[in-house]
Amino acid sequence: MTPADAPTRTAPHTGSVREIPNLLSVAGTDPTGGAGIHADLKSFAAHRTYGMAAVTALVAQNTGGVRAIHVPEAEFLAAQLASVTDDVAVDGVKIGMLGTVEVIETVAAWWDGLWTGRAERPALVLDPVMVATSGDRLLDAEAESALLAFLSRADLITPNVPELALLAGREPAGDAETLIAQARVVADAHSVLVLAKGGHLAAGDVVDILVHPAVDGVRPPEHRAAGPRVETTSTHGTGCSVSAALAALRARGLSWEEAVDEVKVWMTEALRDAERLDVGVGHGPIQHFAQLWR
Ligand SMILES: Nc1ncnc2c1ncn2[C@@H]1O[C@H](COP(=O)(O)OP(=O)(O)O)[C@@H](O)[C@H]1O
Ligand SMILES: Cc1ncc(COP(=O)(O)OP(=O)(O)O)c(N)n1
Repeated sequence: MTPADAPTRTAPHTGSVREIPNLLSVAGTDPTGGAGIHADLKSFAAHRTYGMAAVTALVAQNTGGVRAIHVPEAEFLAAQLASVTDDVAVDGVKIGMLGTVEVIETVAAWWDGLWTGRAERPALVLDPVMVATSGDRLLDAEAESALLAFLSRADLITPNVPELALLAGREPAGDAETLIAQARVVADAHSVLVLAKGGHLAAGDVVDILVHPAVDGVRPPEHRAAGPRVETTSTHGTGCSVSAALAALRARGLSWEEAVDEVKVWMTEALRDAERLDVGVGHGPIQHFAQLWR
């Protein structure tokens, strides 16, 4: 590792680090426990933080796919969000499935009312959930531009290959260099850090790449976290779990680079250990507690 790549430990946005940080997931549900808020809560716990969740959408899904989606009224989502932040000091936020324009506007109004423009605010990690592993849509087509307009609120976004292509307005990348080029376009357009996840690239090691936006024409070097490809069909909820883990580690005081490295190692173990679970007949969940339950 060169000095420029060396991770630095920096303070989170909230100033001091709480002994056990409070993490909030704003996302949809998965009654089989593999994705959405269920994955996020396990991921928060696996990374030694206290997990909370506000539900954007109730999703009837399992390891085989999505059967139905029910989006509660916007006022009810707003009430959930206010219930948390009226009472609890939040140290980190992960946003996942937003689903509709109305949900995006509700979450934006909550976030802007509390934190936009304030120096001391929790770090926000946004997983731009659009399509499930099963191929089912989780974001209305007409909500794509609203999602783009939301991105600049986040500190870090975590698109996979097809999501990044959509955000960049390009064809899906086939190699790491194209992935980086697209991540730069999105990072600059929305002034946001981009973790471009490489799970959908061709066989070989899997690399996730952290790309910074350029400031005054200067861009810090990208940071790569590579790991072996695990041969498994148990990949349901990997993206949800990664974004939640990054929010948790950031709230614990790690730099983004440190967090990305730690999450990569953790995810590889969670995918390897998934074979010990016996959940469903489709794309099964990962084993969030692989390192804890040896
Ligand atoms: N087969 C695999 N082996 C090892 N790591 C993987 C594998 N598939 C995905 N990952 C990791 O899981 C995370 C999610 O990656 P990806 O599949 O690209 O996104 P998504 O789950 O959102 O589709 C990333 O950290 C990626 O490196
Ligand atoms: C409620 C909910 N949120 C997100 C997803 C996406 O999960 P999945 O399809 O497994 O994709 P990744 O998490 O791996 O990106 C979902 N299915 N449900």
